[in-house]
Amino acid sequence: MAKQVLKTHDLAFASRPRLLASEIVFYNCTDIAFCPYGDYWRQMRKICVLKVLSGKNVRSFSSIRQDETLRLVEFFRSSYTGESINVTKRISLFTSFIICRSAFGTIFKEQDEFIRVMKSVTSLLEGFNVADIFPSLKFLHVLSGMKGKIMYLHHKVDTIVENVINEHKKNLVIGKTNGELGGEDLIDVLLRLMEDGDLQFPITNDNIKAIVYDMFSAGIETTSTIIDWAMVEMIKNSSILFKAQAEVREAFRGKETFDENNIEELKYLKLIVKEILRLHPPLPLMLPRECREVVDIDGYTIPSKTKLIVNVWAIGRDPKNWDDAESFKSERFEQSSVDFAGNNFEFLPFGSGRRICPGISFGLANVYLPLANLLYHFDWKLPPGIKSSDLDMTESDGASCPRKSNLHLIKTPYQPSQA
Ligand code: HEM
Repeated sequence: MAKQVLKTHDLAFASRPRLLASEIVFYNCTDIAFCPYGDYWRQMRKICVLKVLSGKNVRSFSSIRQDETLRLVEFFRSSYTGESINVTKRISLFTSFIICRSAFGTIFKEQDEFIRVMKSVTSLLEGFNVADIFPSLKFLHVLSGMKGKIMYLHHKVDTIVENVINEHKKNLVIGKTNGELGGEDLIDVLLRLMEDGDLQFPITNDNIKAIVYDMFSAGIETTSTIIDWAMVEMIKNSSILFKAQAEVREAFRGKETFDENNIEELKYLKLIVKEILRLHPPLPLMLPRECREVVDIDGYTIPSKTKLIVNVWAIGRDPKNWDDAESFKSERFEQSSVDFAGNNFEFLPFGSGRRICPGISFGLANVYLPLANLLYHFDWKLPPGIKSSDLDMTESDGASCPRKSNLHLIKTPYQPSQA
């Protein structure tokens, strides 16, 4: 079914439903993720793929990634050995800082407030609001207070980002780029395109804000959820933790810093991340799609405008597709060509087809580097009295299905010279 929707009838299902939250927050859906299919979406998606999240940009953000990873390691190193540390919380900060610095060039003073509000906004974008599902009940948006709540949140983030954009514009007038490491940040890139003026749909401040919100809502929690689940699954399965650690420590033996090119060598770590994406896909229901025309699927007539949700989580745990489907077995991918590029319909953590996630490389780069560092620099164990079998694996509700409980661990710094 997923294959029919996302491949055979990709074009017919290439739109997104208009949700109240996406209309308000994304300036009438002028972002990429919630924009209905059409020429405007094509233009903005192309900009996103070629100019914003291109391989070149992902590489140019490498120094931000390295710097934030260093701060992450320093944080754990400076905490008292023997103390139980909230790993989940620090990982969440890590991904927020990366996205903030890549988008805005710096960590700005309202950042915490901005991220907090963006998290509330993200939770409203799942498409399960009753009034979004049954358009004839739209009045419920007002009665339930939902509309007022979204407008309030939107106003907050709008003011913050409008100021950031205006600041960037001022700097560009005096010839200063805003990327803290001398290069452009994402807002600089979009402002440059705005100035170029040869686009079919000229870019406005609101369009830039909509795209920036996409990066935040799509890029922060998804990434931190993967890192967090990976740490949890490794702590639960110590043989996997030790094997991953041995691989990283061998690959980086005697090296001062972790060059991102060396991350490519970490085959086992990549298998672990794949298995996390199968068991804990950060967008378990992808993003909702909307059908643009009448389509027949498996003998059912799907009317135009039908909203469609692909349950990636269930597909990834279906025993018809996977041997011992509920168990964490990273080796299952070792001899397998199944990948997450959207061509294997039993494994769709990034979606598929025209609307497939454009942030795969950026997202995964932000996963591999911190994980490799955490594995290299520390040995990890659960606080006294807690067994790995005690770990609660319940997922919380919410768009990215993070684990309900935070992960608390005790670290011991690794001393390579003693190895
Ligand atoms: C690393 C974890 C990530 C996962 C698991 C993930 C997953 C997804 C999924 C499932 C979709 C929907 C695809 C579809 O409908 O077929 C999506 C769309 C999208 N993602 Fe990601 N994503 C991740 C990271 C990122 C990052 C880091 C960014 C950018 C900073 C990003 C930007 C987007 C955008 C803009 C869309 C909308 C694409 C469109 O509608 O054309 N994602 N993502």
